[in-house]
Amino acid sequence: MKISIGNDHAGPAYKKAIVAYLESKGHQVVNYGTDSFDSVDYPDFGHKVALDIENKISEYGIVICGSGNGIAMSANKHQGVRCALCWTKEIAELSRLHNNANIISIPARFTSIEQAVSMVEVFLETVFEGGRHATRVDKISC
Ligand SMILES: O=C(CO)[C@H](O)[C@H](O)[C@H](O)COP(=O)(O)O
Repeated sequence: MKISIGNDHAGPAYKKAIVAYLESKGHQVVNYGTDSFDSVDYPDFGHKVALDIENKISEYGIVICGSGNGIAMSANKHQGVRCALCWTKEIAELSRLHNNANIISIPARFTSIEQAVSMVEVFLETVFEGGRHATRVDKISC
């Protein structure tokens, strides 16, 4: 799969581990940075990932900032994007099963790297249930 990833200065170490995991599974990764710990603005990276989903360039996206909120808010401004802030494997799984999320947002300052990789793993492996959840997901767009 093609997967786009972007983060602010809270996320380079998390991103590095996630990219290594994704590449070990044979995924193609589009990395929008930042790869440095110098302070940057999370919307600059969240929008790039979200545009790849909106334009159907990538199937899934991963965004990372300190709390996960700011970069998720930025991504969710885009058409067709359903970016889910996830802090446990179960929430990540539900974001796919029930919400058909196409971007996962990771709160780097409130989770471990190991947990972040586990959440990405379950996010990518879980299939949307459809049915009643499809009716609800269709109502998200306005
Ligand atoms: O968590 C974030 C946005 O939701 C970002 O990672 C910011 O870094 C956070 O707002 C804290 O800012 P700081 O410049 O790293 O202190």
